[in-house]
Amino acid sequence: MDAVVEVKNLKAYYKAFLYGVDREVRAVDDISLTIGRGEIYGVAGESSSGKTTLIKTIAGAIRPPLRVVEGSVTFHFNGGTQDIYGMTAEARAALRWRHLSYIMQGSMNVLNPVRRIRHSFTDFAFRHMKVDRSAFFERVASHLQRLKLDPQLLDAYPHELSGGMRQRMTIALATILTPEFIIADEPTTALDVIVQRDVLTMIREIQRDMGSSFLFVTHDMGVHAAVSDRIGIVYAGRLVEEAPTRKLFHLPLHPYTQHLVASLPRIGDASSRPSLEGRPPNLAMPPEGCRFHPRCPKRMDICSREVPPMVNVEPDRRVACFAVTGERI
Ligand SMILES: Nc1ncnc2c1ncn2[C@@H]1O[C@H](COP(=O)(O)OP(=O)(O)OP(=O)(O)O)[C@@H](O)[C@H]1O
Repeated sequence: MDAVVEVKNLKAYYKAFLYGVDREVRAVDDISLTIGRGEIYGVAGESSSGKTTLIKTIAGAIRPPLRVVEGSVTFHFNGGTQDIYGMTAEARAALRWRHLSYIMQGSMNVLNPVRRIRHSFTDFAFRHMKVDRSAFFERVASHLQRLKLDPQLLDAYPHELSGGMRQRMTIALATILTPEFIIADEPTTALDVIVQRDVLTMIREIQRDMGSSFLFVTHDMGVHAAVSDRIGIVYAGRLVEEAPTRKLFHLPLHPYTQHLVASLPRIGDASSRPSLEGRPPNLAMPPEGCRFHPRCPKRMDICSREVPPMVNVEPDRRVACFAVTGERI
């Protein structure tokens, strides 16, 4: 695979003071994954499973109490190779926007609420483009047109736009410098279904037309089905399964993935969805062995003792479950 990002054995823990003792919250615990050039890689998992921490750690945007304990994140941008934790803060900052960009859930965090939208474009992108102002705004206008947004919206204030339009403008802003890698964190979660579809179409078009790769994080499996090429399922800070989207939905292997896929509503099926017993573990005191074992309908003795390794069960799919791979360690 022509990789744009390689994550190897990444561990990132928060220092926390819980029940009167110093503890480590193991939010990202030994995650390895590779994202291909031009690919949309989806990360799914329930609340508090470590998705946001994984994004921050991949982007090199960590600050105490979070720290990287082990592992590496390597970017392959523009023909070069860069280790995000082996570079200076300035070099890391230089990657942002041009090579590595973000789309977040709340567009108001990015668009300045008290200034017209054109100022947000100037603030983020003008100094990077190294052209005069009129050429800059010509480029911005043609970028917006390419993304089917009216350039006249640049003169609006963010509050004058609908939520969906604002989110699409945020995506235009995040992609104005044609970044190679874009991290999208729950970008459609606050939107209604119709608007969600427009935003997902836009992301697909950016992937196709600009060749950008995405790390697309959402708990919503329906959104993953619509947009992701491959999906990594995260449970309690660990990657438990990874497969091309079609395979993952057609034949989920890990019991947790099976639960996520079975929970999806289906048109015309009014039967109640099976629920999973128990709750996700506290990541300051995760269970021994497989972190899913206390809730797993297929648990075996070994599952409470040993951590199941990620095993390639097919060239393009991996799973960490003794019930699937047998008891090889
Ligand atoms: N500053 C912090 N200090 C200590 N623990 C933290 C801190 N921030 C997050 N955590 C813990 O790290 C774990 C992972 O949190 P994270 O926000 O990465 O999960 P998430 O999957 O993104 O959840 P959500 O979908 O709710 O945003 C959780 O157990 C959370 O309580």
